[in-house]
Amino acid sequence: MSSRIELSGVRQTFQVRSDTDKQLHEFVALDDVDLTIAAGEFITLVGPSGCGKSTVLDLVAGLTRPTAGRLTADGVEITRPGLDRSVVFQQYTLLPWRTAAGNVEFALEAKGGMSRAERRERALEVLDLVGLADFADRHPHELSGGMKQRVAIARSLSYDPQVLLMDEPFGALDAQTRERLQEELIGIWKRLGTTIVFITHDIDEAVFLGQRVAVMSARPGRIKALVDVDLDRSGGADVDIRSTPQFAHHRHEIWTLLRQANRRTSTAEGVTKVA
Ligand SMILES: Nc1ncnc2c1ncn2[C@@H]1O[C@H](COP(=O)(O)OP(=O)(O)OP(=O)(O)O)[C@@H](O)[C@H]1O
Repeated sequence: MSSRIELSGVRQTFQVRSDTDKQLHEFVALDDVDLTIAAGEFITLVGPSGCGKSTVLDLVAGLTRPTAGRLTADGVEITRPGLDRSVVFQQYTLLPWRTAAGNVEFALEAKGGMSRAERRERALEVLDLVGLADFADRHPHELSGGMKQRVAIARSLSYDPQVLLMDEPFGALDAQTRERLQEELIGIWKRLGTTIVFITHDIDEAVFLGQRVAVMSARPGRIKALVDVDLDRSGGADVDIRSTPQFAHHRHEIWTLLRQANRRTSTAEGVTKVA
């Protein structure tokens, strides 16, 4: 299942107290953000630290409301979190006293409408999808970081969200585990067709995963460029896509855009005094 997401004229401001004059100032985190994400698309979001990537994700998740502008999922205004949109954070936030399957079942309990046996069956199904079929009865402390993140992804997928929102989900993992999970996530996306919005600091990760990469500029955060990524994945698991000329081309393209975005960053920009 998948869903189309639209942001139009989105602005997000925060009230912050200045260290110097102790007055409240309006901090413009996002300004005039327009973005249309097609149903079933895998889009990655990169930008300088503090440019508003997580703010965009929070808004799409419905965890916060914009100061101005409009966000919709399949044409319906996003006003609150919903089971159609699921978030995976960098920290796995698993319940330590529950097994891997128990953690997934917990999400299904919150959703309601399923018997205990149905929840167990669904939990085993999604754990299998993320390669953890043999670890269903392990507790989080018995799992590696990569496995814990797989459980978190399984938990998010368990209730069939149309949109998966991922905020640097692999940021805390070692390079090898990260690459493996990136490949697995592509496999899951191809199988399920879920719309995926994925935030990362890592240019390689953005290029490897995204059909499109949205590059943000800082202060206030805006979409600076949208880059279509064209990688030949037909060679299967034995082809090292990251070493192909197309990959290097896209990597350099995004590196250049980010370089420009970083140059424009200044601490004074984006802050205006309130009353
Ligand atoms: N609740 C808040 N109150 C005040 N300022 C905030 C709040 N939330 C975010 N900000 C500010 O808005 C800006 C954007 O924050 P956000 O976390 O979205 O950036 P980011 O691009 O995800 O950063 P990073 O890449 O470092 O994780 C930052 O300057 C941050 O300090």
